[in-house]
Amino acid sequence: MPIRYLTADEVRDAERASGDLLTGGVLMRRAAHGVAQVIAAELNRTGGCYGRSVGVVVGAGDNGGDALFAGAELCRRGVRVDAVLLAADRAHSAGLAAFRAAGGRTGERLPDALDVIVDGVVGLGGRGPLRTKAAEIFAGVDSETVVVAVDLPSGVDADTGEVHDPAVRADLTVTFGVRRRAHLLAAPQCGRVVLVDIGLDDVLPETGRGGAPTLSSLSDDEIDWPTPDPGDDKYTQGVVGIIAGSHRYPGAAVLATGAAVTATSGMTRFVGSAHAEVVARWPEVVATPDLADAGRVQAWVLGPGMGTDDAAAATLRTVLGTDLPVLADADALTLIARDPGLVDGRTSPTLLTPHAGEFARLTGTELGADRLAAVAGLAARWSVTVLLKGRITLVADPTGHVLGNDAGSSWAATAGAGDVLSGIAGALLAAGRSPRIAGAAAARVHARAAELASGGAPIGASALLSGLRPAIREFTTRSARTRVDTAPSAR
Ligand SMILES: NC(=O)C1=CN([C@@H]2O[C@H](COP(=O)(O)OP(=O)(O)OC[C@H]3O[C@@H](n4cnc5c(N)ncnc54)[C@H](O)[C@@H]3O)[C@@H](O)[C@H]2O)[C@@H](O)CC1
Ligand SMILES: Nc1ncnc2c1ncn2[C@@H]1O[C@H](COP(=O)(O)OP(=O)(O)O)[C@@H](O)[C@H]1O
Ligand SMILES: [K+]
Repeated sequence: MPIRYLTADEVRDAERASGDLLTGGVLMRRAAHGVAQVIAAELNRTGGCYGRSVGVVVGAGDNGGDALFAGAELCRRGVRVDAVLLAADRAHSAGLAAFRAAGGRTGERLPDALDVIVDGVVGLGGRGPLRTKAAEIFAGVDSETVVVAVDLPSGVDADTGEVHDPAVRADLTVTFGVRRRAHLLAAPQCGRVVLVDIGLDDVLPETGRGGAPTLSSLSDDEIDWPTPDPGDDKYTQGVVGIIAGSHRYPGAAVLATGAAVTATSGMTRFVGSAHAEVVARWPEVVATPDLADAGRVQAWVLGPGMGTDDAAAATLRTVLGTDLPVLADADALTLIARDPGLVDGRTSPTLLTPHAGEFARLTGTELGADRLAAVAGLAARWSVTVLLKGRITLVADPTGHVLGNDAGSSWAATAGAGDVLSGIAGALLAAGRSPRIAGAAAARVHARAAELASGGAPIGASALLSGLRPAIREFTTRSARTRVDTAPSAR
């Protein structure tokens, strides 16, 4: 099952539907217990709980209540817990009473050397940036202190993931029942997200009501990479055709084609003026300068480094005029921005892969903070699938279902990395994957390839490409293992 990310309203609906669990404070006790356990585990990992020092920053709402109850539990484990109440007259009264009864101290400032600081400023009810007093406390925390956010890092919008300035940057975020959208959309700000079961599973709502976008991510097990069957040959696995590069930009052709060659065990064709360069680097590719001579393919990738002249526009029109799956990137997107009628309403599978700048060109407006709404809006308007690139890649289909992927690192932010992505996704389209799945799976292995190739050092797109095979192998061996594990016993 894909992992779901809900809006604040959807989470609140689920909490309300739990009835007595909410009104009786059971949900909050369970949430707080989860927070305390995570912090205790963190302290135990580094020497134990007894005598350690935890600071709690407490806002006016239930998020502060969670933090106070968690603080009380940590006191009972022998931790020294100090709290700053940002709005002393509105602090959660039962939480504060429990905290004080357990020996927790309150004051205007926190001790200097803290093992952990807990962000209980705001959660689902937060609006805008961290206010001054809280901002000063978090700015003064030294780099050794582990920052644990209750539910969400304060200053991060729960629904859009917008990171206001200032906002808490957490090492660990403990959330309850179901993940919130910001946990994916602002993943780098959340650190490791720990989901605590508070008994909401039976009351979680259907998402996407009234056509609103949904957000989910594929688990590693769901990356079902195409692998050849005993009866397969080079044609049956789907032939991918790449139209990329130019005399000026042969590199884009080499990178996109190389990615396709690496991502599929079938066949890759190439069309473009850089055909000689492509074959010199990838002799297995069948390359030609003319689209008319290309031969049959099951999906086209076009755009990287292709140029935007009349010949490129004519090629784009011809390819989009077929009933084959098409991935349009880079220069093809510039041409589409000039004439959206080229793709608007195209019925065959169509995947557009803009970065933020190309996205602005396509829509005529800057992307803004709500990337999810923007990408889902464009996909619905043109009835195509749109993959918005960046650290968090979002792939929206026309019905409003969005798959997201956090790259986990940003080493892929390098010239030519997008050309590699287009070749990978094109290979998956040719293998029959839907544009949404092709885009999301390609983004996942692309990010993993960048991590493997980098190992903590800068990389270029060629190095990223060389990380692609080991990255894919991680997913194919995982699914092969699953098949073996679940095979019925031979006896
Ligand atoms: N509803 C429930 O049953 C449960 C809620 N839980 C917790 O309750 C939280 C939601 O609680 P609330 O609805 O009380 O809302 P919050 O505690 O998230 O925030 C609301 C308060 O913060 C103030 N506020 C808003 N933006 C601010 C900012 N930028 N700086 C400072 N103060 C700001 C508001 O004026 C309001 O007083 C969840 O995030 C979660 O931590 C958990 O206990 C699980 C159960
Ligand atoms: N900050 C980032 N962190 C992780 N990945 C990123 C980041 N920025 C870009 N990427 C990824 O790197 C690739 C860059 O593509 P693109 O912007 O088209 O570059 P180019 O046109 O030079 O190939 C995309 O796959 C994108 O998702
Ligand atoms: K918080």
